[in-house]
Amino acid sequence: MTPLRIQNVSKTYGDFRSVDDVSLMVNQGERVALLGQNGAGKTTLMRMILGLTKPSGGKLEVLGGGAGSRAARAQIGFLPESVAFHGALTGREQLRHFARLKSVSTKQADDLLERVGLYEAADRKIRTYSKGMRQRVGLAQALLGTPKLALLDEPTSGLDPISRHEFYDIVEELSQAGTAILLSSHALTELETRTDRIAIMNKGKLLADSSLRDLRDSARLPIRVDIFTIAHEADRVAAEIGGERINGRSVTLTCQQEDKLKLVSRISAFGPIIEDVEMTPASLEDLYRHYSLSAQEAS
Ligand SMILES: Nc1ncnc2c1ncn2[C@@H]1O[C@H](COP(=O)(O)OP(=O)(O)OP(=O)(O)O)[C@@H](O)[C@H]1O
Repeated sequence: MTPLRIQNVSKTYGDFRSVDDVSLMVNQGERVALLGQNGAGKTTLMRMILGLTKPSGGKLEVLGGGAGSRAARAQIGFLPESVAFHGALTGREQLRHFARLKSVSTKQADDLLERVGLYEAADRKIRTYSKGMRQRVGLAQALLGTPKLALLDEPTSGLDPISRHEFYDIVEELSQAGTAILLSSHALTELETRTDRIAIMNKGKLLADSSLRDLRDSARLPIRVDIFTIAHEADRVAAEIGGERINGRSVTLTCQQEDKLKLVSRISAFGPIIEDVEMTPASLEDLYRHYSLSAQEAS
């Protein structure tokens, strides 16, 4: 069973298409990042998956049933963009309360608090928590009952770099346990190595849906190559290979993926005058800009 199958789903408000003919699947254990500018339709899509709002068209299959069905709700973990808790409760009380609602043991609630790094603060009132700590309670809440599908809307906003790293470790564990994960984020750099597939939305439409490698292949954005030479040799290298001499010791140029290996062997042929070579492929941020701008030009 595919945990999430979205087929030609649309959502309209009057004449406005918030989500426009989107098809997307998330398989068991897959981590899919959903990207898009403000207003692209990401939250609307998540709300439809949760059964909180009905699609105007298309078909949504969530954990083998309809969106919002009892079976689907019992097996979905959801972390909303902004998490609101009862400030007068402690982290432990709040999570145990959610656990009871989901018929999950209090032991799992306590274990999850520890897993998200709130062991020490568990018995303090949530109103004394920082934004990042609240976000961690939200994450723990989303993981109660070991969901088969996790929807995480901007899960790392408010988290510091170390906490973000820890967050993605948890996401990886979840996916290894078979949970399908759909997460939306504006923090592109952190997604590059931490997700299996990237889905890009723009003005309600899905512009791209593939691995970072495939996105790079089809965008054909150039690779940046920086060549570092011993003193006074950059001119000679630039004259033969091309590119721009940055100073006496370095040359910068770009190449396409298919020319990369040929270029490496031409650079190696210079022998010991080359000190180092750095190759930087298009970042997710470059790709995101490329796909969004292409869509704007086409419309
Ligand atoms: N109930 C509603 N009535 C009318 N328009 C709505 C409604 N809900 C969402 N929209 C519109 O649909 C579009 C998509 O909104 P949505 O919240 O899904 O975007 P998003 O991609 O999640 O944005 P962000 O990154 O800012 O959270 C926006 O233009 C929004 O104004």
